[in-house]
Amino acid sequence: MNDSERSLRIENLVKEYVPGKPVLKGISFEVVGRSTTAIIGPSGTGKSTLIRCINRLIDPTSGNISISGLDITGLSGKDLRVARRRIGMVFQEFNLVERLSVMENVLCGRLGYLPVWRAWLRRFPKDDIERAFHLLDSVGLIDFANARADSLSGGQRQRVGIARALMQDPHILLADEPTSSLDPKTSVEIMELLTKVCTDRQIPLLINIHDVTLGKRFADRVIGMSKGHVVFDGTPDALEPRHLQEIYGGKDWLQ
Ligand SMILES: Nc1ncnc2c1ncn2[C@@H]1O[C@H](COP(=O)(O)OP(=O)(O)OP(=O)(O)O)[C@@H](O)[C@H]1O
Repeated sequence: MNDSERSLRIENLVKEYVPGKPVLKGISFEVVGRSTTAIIGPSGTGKSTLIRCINRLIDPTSGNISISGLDITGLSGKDLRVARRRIGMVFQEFNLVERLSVMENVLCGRLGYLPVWRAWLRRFPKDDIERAFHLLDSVGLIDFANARADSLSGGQRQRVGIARALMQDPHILLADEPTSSLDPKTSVEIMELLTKVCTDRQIPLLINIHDVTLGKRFADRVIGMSKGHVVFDGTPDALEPRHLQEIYGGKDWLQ
């Protein structure tokens, strides 16, 4: 691996919410540079738990997570706050501040870089404001900079969510079901945008997705999880019905 490349490395990750009952049972994989990885698997198999361990919303029970060579597993306090800048996050329900403008929501992506008093007053440096305008342009929302977030459609909200994540200048982008709240056409547009912005910036993109067809269309790698294990890891073309049967169980639904 090239040292300057942006990457995520997960080694033997285990998460137990209840002691002795692991939800993640030793997950290992690495994503590097310009790549889009779709994570698929049935409900309850631990996909969101995996994403939440990576961005350290929850603490892993054991194993290691490194972002561009920095092991973030044991970090806390200021070190964790700084490390979190490396991890961009896009949510199913967008997680915007509804009463704030589009511009203010995008600038929120920069909060992790500001001293506490500036963050509290939301006093952003000029460079950040220029950068936010640039990002709004690149996600097609420049004309909506002053609109309130709650006046936007779902697709537009997700574009704001993507711009906000990019404001962090992340080393990786995580997306947890980013299209589940969107219609099929908007879902495709959002997947196109996500893959484009990450490819342009050479950021690995990791997407939890229930829509296997959509995942296969945009990802260059698919990781299939079942019962807390990785049971498939390969290209979309290599994902055959027998793999889907192993991941999701049963077979009648495949007809
Ligand atoms: N905070 C929690 N405390 C206890 N158990 C939890 C917690 N969060 C999730 N779980 C359990 O962990 C397992 C995996 O949940 P998770 O949400 O990671 O699955 P998922 O694959 O993302 O599902 P979905 O596709 O439906 O979002 C489930 O059995 C769930 O009930």
